[in-house]
This record gives sequence, structure tokens and C-alpha cells, in this order.
Amino acid sequence: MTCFPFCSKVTSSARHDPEIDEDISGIHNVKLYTYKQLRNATEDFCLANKIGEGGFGSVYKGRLKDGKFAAIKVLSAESRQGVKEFLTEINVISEIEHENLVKLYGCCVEKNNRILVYNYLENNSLSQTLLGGGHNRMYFDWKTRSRICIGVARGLAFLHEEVRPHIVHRDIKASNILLDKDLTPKISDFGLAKLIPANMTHVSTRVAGTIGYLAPEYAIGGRLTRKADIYSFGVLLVEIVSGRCNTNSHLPIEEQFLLERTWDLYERKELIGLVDTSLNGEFDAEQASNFLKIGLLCTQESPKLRPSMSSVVKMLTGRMDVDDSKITKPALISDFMDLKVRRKQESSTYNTSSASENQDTTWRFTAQYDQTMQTSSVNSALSFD
Ligand SMILES: Nc1ncnc2c1ncn2[C@@H]1O[C@H](COP(=O)(O)OP(=O)(O)OP(=O)(O)O)[C@@H](O)[C@H]1O
Repeated sequence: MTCFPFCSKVTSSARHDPEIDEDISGIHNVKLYTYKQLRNATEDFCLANKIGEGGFGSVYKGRLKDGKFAAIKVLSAESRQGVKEFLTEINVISEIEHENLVKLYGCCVEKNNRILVYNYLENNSLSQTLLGGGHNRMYFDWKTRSRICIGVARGLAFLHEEVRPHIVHRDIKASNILLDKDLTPKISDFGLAKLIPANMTHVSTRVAGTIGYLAPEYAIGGRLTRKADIYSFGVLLVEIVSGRCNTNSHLPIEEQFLLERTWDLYERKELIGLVDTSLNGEFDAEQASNFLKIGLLCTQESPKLRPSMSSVVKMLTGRMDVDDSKITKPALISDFMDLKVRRKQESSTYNTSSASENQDTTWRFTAQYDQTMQTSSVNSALSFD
């Protein structure tokens, strides 16, 4: 079991650098790199080494002094909100280690620079390689897909049940699942993560996450429990089996929303028709059908009915039966209200503007939410009719 809070030791030659400001006091037990070290690692942050662009800045591939490759995420100077997430990310993942979580090597806090340094993962994100239509697209056979689903479930079960206090990730989605050289999945991007104290069943929070993956009770009520992550995982699971994004406006209307489509096929006992046709029928039909049912169990309207992540792992690995009789209709945000969301280009990764038409249909927002407010006063990028 891994426990918070962490000890407050900062390890680095940079700790005596007078230019490091008070942000450092919020950082515990993390290796600190100097800006110069990271500039050398990335050949002065040259464009050729840029491997991605996220909501909060650019990501470069670099080689550290010890010879290890690293993904170096430079927070953009304008990103005020990003600074908070920078500290969250550091404090959440610096002490935890798991095969299915991205590893943070350290960070840099110097003058205005805020930089995170991770282990470099060779095979990009699931949104690029499995769901994307660009040059990063890869073929995933059934065995690899099932291994990825189980790996992500194990990583999430670890965050939810083994770490104290429990961690809710809040942004489980295909672009936050990175793959190493063996296609082992690693959950990344802990900038929105929340710690749930042991004596609390939920925390009330400003809503953040990505539409399409967001549990309606959390999106609407701001009530955050681990079940919100389990909902997002259920959406991701169905995406991996079907090889398509949760929303695709290019499809006929009745097929645009993946969960609706899944429920429809489930009711017609035709669930297997959802499995990715690019597999050319080469998959374990019983396992694929079970995975889709687990996706439905995870996305049910009542959070209480959704299984815990450890049960999900057991079901995915065949150590627990998938009980059909427990499946109820998924919670669809569109059932609750008509959402108008200002569209923001989703984390378009560098050099992959053509990566995926499907990716364009993912929406991301961060909404201020106060429990005393009416939903109509939710501000920012999300508004309700
Ligand atoms: N550890 C890593 N190893 C290899 N590539 C990485 C790593 N971390 C990030 N990347 C690349 O950088 C891209 C951007 O990552 P980042 O986490 O900044 O944003 P995102 O998750 O794609 O988007 P958003 O910030 O909107 O959630 C990723 O899609 C991936 O291609």
C-alpha cells in the first residue's frame, strides 16, 4: 500500500539555486532538474524533438545525462491554471509506482519555467494509435487489446483501492493512455487528480474532465467519487473493443454516440456486431462480448450499480462472472439536458493535424461549479439550456 502525505525531501543539485521561487515549497520528494539540464537533453527544445502538444504546453523527447530517454513537458507560460495542475501532478504521482502508471522522473522550477519529466513511452497514446486516423495509427490484435484493457483497469484499481488516500484520476480517456515499446498501457496526466480522504465518500469539486467520458452525476452535480472514473473507464473499454471514439458525428445519427449504440445492440442481443471490423473476425467472441458488457456495467446511470475497479479487473480476467442480469441502461449526459459546449480543439498532437476526424468530436471543458448554484449558473466553457 502506498501512503500520502509524502516526506518533504527535495533531491537535486538545483535546490540551492536562488532562482527557484516559492512554488518549490509545494513540491515534495521529487528530483529537480535545472533548466540547463533539460535544455541540453532536448537540444535546446528544438522542434525536431517536439513529440506532442497538450492542453497545457508542449512535450519534447530528450535524453537525460544518465542516458535515459524522457518525455519533457513544458508548461506554457500563459497557462495560469496549468501551474496548479503542475503541482497536483507532481504531488500525486511522485510517490506512487505501478506498471500501468506513467513514471515521473522529476521536474524543473526555475524562473518562469515549469517543466515535468517523465519516462519516455515509445508508442504514443491510444487515441493516436488505435482511434486516430493519422500516420501514428497501428493495428491492435485482440490479445493486445485485451491486455491493454486489463492493464488500464489494474492501474485504476491501484489508484482507487491501494493508494491512501484514494486517488480519483478525473480524466481517464484514450489520449491519456500511453503505450510503451511492448504496448503496455500507462495511465498519464494526473493534473486533474483528486485525493479522497479516507473518511469521505465523495468530494465536491469544480467539474473538470472530457465530455464523452464524463459521468453525468459528476458533470451535473459536481459530486466526485471513484465511480466517475469507473464510468470513464467503461467508455474507454467500449472504445478499445469497437476501435472507435465515443462520439463520431460522421456516422448516421443512430450510431453517433457509442454508448447509445452499445445499449441498442445489447438489447437486440447483437453486441458482438460492435467489435472492431478491422479485426476481421479474429477475436475471442465470448471475451469481447463480456468486455462490452463490463463497459455497460461501468457506465450505468446509478453510480452505486457500477462495479469497483477490483471487480472490473476480476471480470476482465475471467475470475468473476459478468452478471448480465445486473446491466441497466447507461447514463447518457444527453438524457439529462441539452448541452451546449464551446468546442475546444482536443489536445491535437504535434504534426498530426490529420490524426483523426474522430478526435475532433471529443470535447474538453473545465467548468466552475458551486454546489449552492443552480446548474444554469455553471460558467466557463460549459453551459446548459
Ligand atoms: N511520457 C510520454 N512519452 C511519450 N510521449 C508522450 C509522453 N507524454 C506525453 N506524450 C506525447 O505528448 C502528447 C501530449 O501530451 P499531454 O499529456 O501534454 O496532452 P494530452 O493528454 O494529449 O492532452 P490534454 O492536455 O488536453 O489532456 C501525447 O498525446 C503524447 O503523444
